[in-house]
Amino acid sequence: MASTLSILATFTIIRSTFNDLFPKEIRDYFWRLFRRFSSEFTLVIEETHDGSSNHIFKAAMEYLGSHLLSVSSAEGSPKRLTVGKSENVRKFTFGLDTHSEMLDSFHGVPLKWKYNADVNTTNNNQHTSESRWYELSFQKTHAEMVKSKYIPHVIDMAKRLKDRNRLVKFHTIRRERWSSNAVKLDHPMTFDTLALDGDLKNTIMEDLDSFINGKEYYKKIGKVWKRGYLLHGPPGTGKSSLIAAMANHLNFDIYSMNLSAVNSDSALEYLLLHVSNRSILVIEDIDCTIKLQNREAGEQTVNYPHGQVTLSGLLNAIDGLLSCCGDERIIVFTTNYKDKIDHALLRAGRMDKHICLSYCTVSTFKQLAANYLGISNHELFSRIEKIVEQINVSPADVAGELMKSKDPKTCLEGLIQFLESKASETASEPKRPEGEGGNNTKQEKGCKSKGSTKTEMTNSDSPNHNAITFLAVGSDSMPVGEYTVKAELAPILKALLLKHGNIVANCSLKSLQCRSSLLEIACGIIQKLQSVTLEDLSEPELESMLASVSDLESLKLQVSWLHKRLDEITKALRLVKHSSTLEEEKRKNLQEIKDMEKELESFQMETPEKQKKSLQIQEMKPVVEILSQRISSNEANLSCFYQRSLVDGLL
Ligand SMILES: Nc1ncnc2c1ncn2[C@@H]1O[C@H](COP(=O)(O)OP(=O)(O)OP(=O)(O)O)[C@@H](O)[C@H]1O
Repeated sequence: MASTLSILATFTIIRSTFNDLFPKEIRDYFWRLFRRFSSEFTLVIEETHDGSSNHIFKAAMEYLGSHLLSVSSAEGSPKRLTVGKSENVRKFTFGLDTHSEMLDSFHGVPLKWKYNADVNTTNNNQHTSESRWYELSFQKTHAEMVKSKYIPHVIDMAKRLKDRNRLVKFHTIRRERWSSNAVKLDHPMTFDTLALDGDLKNTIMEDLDSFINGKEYYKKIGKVWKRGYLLHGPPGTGKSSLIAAMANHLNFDIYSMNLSAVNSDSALEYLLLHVSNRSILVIEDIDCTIKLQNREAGEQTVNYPHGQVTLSGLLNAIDGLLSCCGDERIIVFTTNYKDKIDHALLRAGRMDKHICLSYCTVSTFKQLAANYLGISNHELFSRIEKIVEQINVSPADVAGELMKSKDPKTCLEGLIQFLESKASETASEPKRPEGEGGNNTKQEKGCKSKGSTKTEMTNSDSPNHNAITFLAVGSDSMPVGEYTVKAELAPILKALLLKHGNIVANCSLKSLQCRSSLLEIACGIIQKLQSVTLEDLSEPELESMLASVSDLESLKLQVSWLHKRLDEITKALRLVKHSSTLEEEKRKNLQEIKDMEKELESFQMETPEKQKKSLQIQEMKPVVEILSQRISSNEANLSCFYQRSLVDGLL
């Protein structure tokens, strides 16, 4: 191949010397003569064809312009290039200067391009127009290959290069129409800067790439060339950032739609018909607009005052006839509350992938630290990682802390402070009733399901999908680290793990499900203790708690601290019981003293009986005194249980 190129290069040099020596008419004559006897074949690709612009000429211009840069240092590269940049492209575009040539190679076949331009003049020498054309020369024997493979390759590459170079635009709705002033999407988020757990980033990129390269596949299986993604997760976990990264990766425009800005199905239809190909249509906060509960009842309207977009209108837009009017479209739904979305919308084929973006994990924290602070390790990392594993904190919150200073240590210390205060807030947060924004109820819980993997992607048609979803975001269960417990117990478990570490680490039961159940028992006891005072507890109740804790200990759960507290509470309860006995005794004694004192008053004169009663009273008074002292001492011992909660200091 190198030798062929060098022959062609030598040939090029001879040719340019020849050009310098002879006028154009003589040169043309010689070339015609030469070509008759040579095995070279030349295709002339003119700018216009049949009176309209020539698609192959444009493709050649795009292909050579982008290709030239990559071969400019190679042998056979042109000596003169044109360079330019228009407003709506990202990079400079290069071109061959007039009469310049360059060599290309395709499947080992050398090909030579030449660019020509001529000014056509009228008889009176007035400039009228310019004609431009490319000459593509190759060995005659390769003519079929050039026609059937190389030219289509040039056209295809040109399309890709053009798409890659165009600026991404962001379209919004104005008065139920796409605004004519789409803005340049200058979002810096890319898959390099997006922090996602584990392999999720690669999985998403591979999925996008296989979709983009899947035109033939979609045609073969008779499926519309579109892909639907549902991005769900709590606020600040990167849903918008992921969309920006997708748009930048594919160079697709974004069409952002909030259904509350669309008042009818026909307006929705119009908008969808005017979304261009190679674009991402984003329907934000889908849970806020379509009322899933009403579907079965036949009420399919949006829940804002004047809205009339129906669920069936939306479904039709996604996978009905409307969706066939475009190609290479991606539809993204976002929601903070996946549980609230109608199953019809989640069905396979409508939303091909469900991507759960969730709270920060150790892995996402490290990626954010690398992005924001440029560090991959620090002595403070282990402290941060420990807390991040136990609490729910969004990447946005972590990113916010990491932006506060350029000094890594200052940032990390600030982050620790922030995380610790969040952890104690979570631990002390009272359980709020559903609908009041309680930590456990209103907001989607995220997708922490296995180890540190809080973020995941599921195929909506995957057979395991329901199981994963149930584990991750079951209606009344909630993941905490790698365990899943009743949502109401999750804040307790988070605080517990933070304070006492992984108390099931040495447990003789190995499955996460069993360990989660054991943790639920421990958390249930703490929850009970949180909700009662000492007097509310009965001894049998305490005994049953102690029995459970002993069982947990026999399974090697590290709950000695809980056992100790239950022992203390048991002792305290005995003191309470003892005190009430003492009180009763004291009351009786005092009553007796009172009765005897009354009797004494009835004696008119000193009698032996009166003296005996007086003596009895004198003897009883110190007893009452002793009883009072014992009661006070008991009360002093119990005061810590009265003044603070039974679980004080435990979490
Ligand atoms: N996974 C992430 N990787 C990198 N940065 C992130 C990530 N998640 C959030 N951020 C940072 O937090 C900011 C807010 O995140 P983003 O708007 O993407 O979250 P969201 O999930 O779309 O939130 P909402 O549900 O409130 O719209 C981003 O601009 C980015 O700086």
